[in-house]
Amino acid sequence: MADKMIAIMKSKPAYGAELVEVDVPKPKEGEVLIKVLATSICGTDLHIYEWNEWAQSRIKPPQIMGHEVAGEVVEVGPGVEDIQVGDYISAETHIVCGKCYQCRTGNYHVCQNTKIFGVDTDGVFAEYAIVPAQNAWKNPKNIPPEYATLQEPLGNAVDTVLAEPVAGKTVLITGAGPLGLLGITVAKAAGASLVIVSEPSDFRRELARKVGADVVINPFEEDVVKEVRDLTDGNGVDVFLEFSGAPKALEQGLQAVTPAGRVSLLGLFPRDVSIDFNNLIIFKSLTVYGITGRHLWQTWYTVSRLLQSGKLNLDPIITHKYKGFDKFEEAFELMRAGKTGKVVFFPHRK
Ligand SMILES: NC(=O)c1ccc[n+]([C@@H]2O[C@H](COP(=O)([O-])OP(=O)(O)OC[C@H]3O[C@@H](n4cnc5c(N)ncnc54)[C@H](O)[C@@H]3O)[C@@H](O)[C@H]2O)c1
Ligand SMILES: C[C@@H](O)[C@H](N)C(=O)O
Ligand SMILES: [Zn+2]
Ligand SMILES: [Zn+2]
Repeated sequence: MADKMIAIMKSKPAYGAELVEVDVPKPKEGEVLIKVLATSICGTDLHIYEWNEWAQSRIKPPQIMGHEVAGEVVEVGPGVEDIQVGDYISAETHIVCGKCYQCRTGNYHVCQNTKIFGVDTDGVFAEYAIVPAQNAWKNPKNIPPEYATLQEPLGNAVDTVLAEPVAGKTVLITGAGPLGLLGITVAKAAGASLVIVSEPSDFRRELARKVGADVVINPFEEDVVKEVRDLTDGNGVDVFLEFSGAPKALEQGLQAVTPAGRVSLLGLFPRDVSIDFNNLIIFKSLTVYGITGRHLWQTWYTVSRLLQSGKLNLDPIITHKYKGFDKFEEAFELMRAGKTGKVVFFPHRK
């Protein structure tokens, strides 16, 4: 095995990142070293690349970026018992303490001491990467790396869509970025009867259609609430799934969901939002879920089984594939411009 590797490094506290050659790391106690077979860009990586306010407050350069991954274990550190060389793994990104009130009551996804892999630690935009063994998820060998790397964001989408069953239900999804697109395919695979998607970008509305949305709406040109009511006999949708982080989309969705309906909120709003709680939530008797991360490990089982079922339509969502990291700047700029679905890198050229 090589002793040097190429990695995308957030090397300075400024816009951008650098391609560097560094030593292949050695796994320490409780860690494994993987050969990265595929890795994908998350919106969080983009924020780190852009060096926005959140990134400035959290990231400590120099640090290898990236957290969505599929890889083969090539070395295990001391004390690792359940993972062997040759295992094919992905990684949960929330490194939890196992000791706090939430962990001890099974709510690991809201651990009070969560550290985020690839945000608070070196990540996976590299030819090789260290993964904490407690965060490794073993993949069946028949799932291709370009799908296996999507399991972490698919977990966000699964928890959003399947907070309650959607079979036979009418669904509104606001926002068809990478997460919303994954939400569409999960909702269709889980038997939603009608999936309506509101998304202002022409490119992403087209992707939404290819992924399986039944109806797409441009919220900047059409009346979302009226369109939804027209499509649902005037009742509104059973389920509203917010994937955009746009305050206007939140308001439209709450108006468009039927009384006693269900709402899941994944999108993160850029500022405090003002909502008519009385009329849009309380008098409508809505059930509202805040969604964060993934339930450990229930969500990973669901995601893995959905992948194995072949029912997810991921190919139209993976709009860009790169062999090696040479064109990483192009990839980040395309993503910034909203001209991508998921972007996947294959760090090793063969
Ligand atoms: N809660 C969590 O654990 C978690 C995890 C991952 C991502 N997120 C959040 O989920 C959201 C989606 O992630 P993403 O990577 O797909 O982001 P993204 O920014 O790529 O996608 C958001 C989409 O919403 C669209 N949009 C903007 N205004 C809209 C409006 N008024 N109505 C409908 N759509 C509108 C945009 O055109 C864009 O395509 C983000 O806010 C992200 O921060 C949350
Ligand atoms: C870290 C963040 O980007 C990740 N997608 C999460 O679910 O928490
Ligand atoms: Zn992420
Ligand atoms: Zn904890």
